[in-house]
Amino acid sequence: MATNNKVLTIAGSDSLAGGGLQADLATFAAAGLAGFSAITSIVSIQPSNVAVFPVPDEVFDQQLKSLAQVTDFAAIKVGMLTSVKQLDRVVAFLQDYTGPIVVDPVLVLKEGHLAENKVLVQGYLDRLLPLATVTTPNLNEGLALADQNGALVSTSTNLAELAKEISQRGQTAVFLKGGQGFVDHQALDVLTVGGHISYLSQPALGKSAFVNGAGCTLAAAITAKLALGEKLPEAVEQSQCFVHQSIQQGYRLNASRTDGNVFQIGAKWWK
Ligand SMILES: Nc1ncnc2c1ncn2[C@@H]1O[C@H](COP(=O)(O)OP(=O)(O)O)[C@@H](O)[C@H]1O
Ligand SMILES: Cc1ncc(COP(=O)(O)O)c(C=O)c1O
Repeated sequence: MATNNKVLTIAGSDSLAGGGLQADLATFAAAGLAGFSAITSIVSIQPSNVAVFPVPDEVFDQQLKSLAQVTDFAAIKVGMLTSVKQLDRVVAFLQDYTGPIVVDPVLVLKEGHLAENKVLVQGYLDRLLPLATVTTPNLNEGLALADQNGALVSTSTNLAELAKEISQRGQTAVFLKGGQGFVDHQALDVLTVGGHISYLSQPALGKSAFVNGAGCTLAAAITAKLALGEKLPEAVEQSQCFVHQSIQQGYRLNASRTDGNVFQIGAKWWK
């Protein structure tokens, strides 16, 4: 293969395979790219509990050291980070990297809240987001990054204002997912780059759509598109279409439950 096909995700493992590095690697494969990974944590999700087990610092370091042998990743995605220590190791790892970086600030899962960590949020804003090409918070993560926890975001104007605020605080482009928050009307997301706003929407697929992994898949698809040379506005637009199809192709976790995972391999890769 002549072109560079190597992409990296730094992420947690989701044993239920909805999100995390399982979603990232499936998306990279759907895009025809070679996915590499560093695992930050192992996550187990049960109806009453989301448990996050960070990998030991030394294990995380050793993975980054081995990945440093690959000097030409075409793009890098950062997903779940569990501590300021991990965040600073990632910042050091990315310091000399000049390719596209997508940061998905995994702070609030749809399956349940993670422990609130204001120091980690500040680390994202001060040190990691300024390195990113784009960051992709969901609505609750966006509120945490803007220090507006609990605020009501119910209109497209509110959504755009929030995206601008995060963009200023983190000094980066922001793709803010209205997602399920707007589900009765439409699935509405917004991109802000340098103060310019564009809205992107898809028909809402309803509250019982199979959306586990939708956010990770979206960020991984943007990473893949940027790796393939697409510009950011086109990358996010095509990735939103890809996620929409992945939700449509999703599957139930078991017959007695209504929720389920997105399925990337069933979706058409948007060229
Ligand atoms: N019910 C839905 N119908 C259609 N699109 C959705 C639905 N829920 C989420 N999406 C889309 O999936 C992507 C991921 O959004 P979201 O689920 O909010 O992120 P996260 O997984 O990070 O919480 C966004 O593009 C969002 O608009
Ligand atoms: C390790 C990990 N990262 C990220 C996510 C976020 O997944 P989603 O794409 O549904 O927001 C999850 C959800 O379970 C997870 O376990």
